[in-house]
Amino acid sequence: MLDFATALANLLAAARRVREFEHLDLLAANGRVLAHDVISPLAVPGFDNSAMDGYALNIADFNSPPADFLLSQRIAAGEVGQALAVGEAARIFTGAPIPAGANAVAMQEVCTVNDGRVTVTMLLKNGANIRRAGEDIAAQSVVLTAGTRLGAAEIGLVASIGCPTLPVVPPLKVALLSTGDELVEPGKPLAAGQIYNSNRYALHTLLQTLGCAVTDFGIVADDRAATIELLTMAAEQNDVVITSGGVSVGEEDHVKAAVEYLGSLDLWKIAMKPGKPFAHGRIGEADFIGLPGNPVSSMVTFLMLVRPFLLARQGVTALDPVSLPLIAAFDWKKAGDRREFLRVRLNAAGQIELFPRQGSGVLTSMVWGDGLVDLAAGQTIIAGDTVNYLPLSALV
Ligand SMILES: Nc1nc2c(c(=O)[nH]1)N[C@H]1C(S)=C(S)[C@@H](COP(=O)(O)OP(=O)(O)OC[C@H]3O[C@@H](n4cnc5c(N)ncnc54)[C@H](O)[C@@H]3O)O[C@H]1N2
Ligand code: MOO
Repeated sequence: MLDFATALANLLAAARRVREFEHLDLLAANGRVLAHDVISPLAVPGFDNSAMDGYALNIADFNSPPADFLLSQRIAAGEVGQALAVGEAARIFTGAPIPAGANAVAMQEVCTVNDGRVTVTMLLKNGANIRRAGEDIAAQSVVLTAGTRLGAAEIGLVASIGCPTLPVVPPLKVALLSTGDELVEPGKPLAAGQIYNSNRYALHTLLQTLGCAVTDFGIVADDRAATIELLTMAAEQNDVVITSGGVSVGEEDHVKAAVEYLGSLDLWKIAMKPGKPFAHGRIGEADFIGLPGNPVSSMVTFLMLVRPFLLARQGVTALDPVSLPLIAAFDWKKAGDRREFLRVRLNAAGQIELFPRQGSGVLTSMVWGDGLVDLAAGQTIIAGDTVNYLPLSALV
């Protein structure tokens, strides 16, 4: 068994980066990975402007408040005013350009207006309530680097520099196969000994969340010829083939043998819990990833290994999960011989609680939990100890 850190490092080293890119409209780019750096052609803000509704003036015109100014003009956002003469102030609104000659804005709450004149009751510093040109973005600066995952903030930022499209990595084509003769699709009746295929739905949803183009091959029979046939087809048409189940040691586990027959396996069995029977290899040009059949194992191995692998293939560099040192509100006395990922959640006191049933078939633990505790092999916990908490919300 390979230790988890080595397995992850090997997997990431084997992640061949996609070189193609396509240009997408901003609104179609959510969830995609940026293919090239984005350089701003302009400064943002493009001009000094008012941060407040109020009065633009020159602080050289008053020694001590209250000070009185002639109201010479009105400048709304989108308009350009005239230069101020000595002793003049301009009515100005948030976002409007600061007129020449002004060096501060008095917010209207500290001003009174009477008869075409404004009285300012507060002393102002040079630059007060002025947003400077370029204070958000300098012209010609890199605003986003290649490999960034695009979300609302990134897309809004690119709109703010006037770019209508972005160069993004095309979605990875991922084939998903569920193995197991016991599996039945939801909506159909169960016979004795059968179970519903839950991995297909959990894994498909995770792949969608990562922006992959998923082709779902459904359930593969526990049969060597059928497994070889479907794996061949899936590998020809996709960048990555992911299976669940059938990679362990039983006679009914045909996936491993089929992959070794069609291509090669470079990784099998990892010292992690849940998820020991994890496999990686190649079938032709496609990556093969074999996930364990137990539902929690397949989800946890996906989050901890497949997610960074798929992101690395798209050129993403920020791959480490968020890990927060937090206080455990539980004991964990059985030191394991594998790195372990416990299903836990944060309580109102900001401490970590353990889901009582940690079996790799107990999918309710993933719903109850909002995170995983990352436990080293051999580690035990006594309530009050600091543990590494990985929020699930940061693993999508
Ligand atoms: N002698 C040994 N037996 C097992 C070992 C071992 O080391 N030696 N490892 C155990 C561990 S740990 C796991 S995890 C499983 C993994 O085996 P496979 O990945 O080959 O998965 P299966 O045997 O096909 O299934 C395991 C379990 O999960 C259920 N399953 C499978 N697919 C689905 C699905 N799509 N949706 C819901 N549930 C699914 C399946 O019915 C089994 O209960 O092997 C252990 N055995
Ligand atoms: O290693 Mo298995 O995935 O725990 O049930």
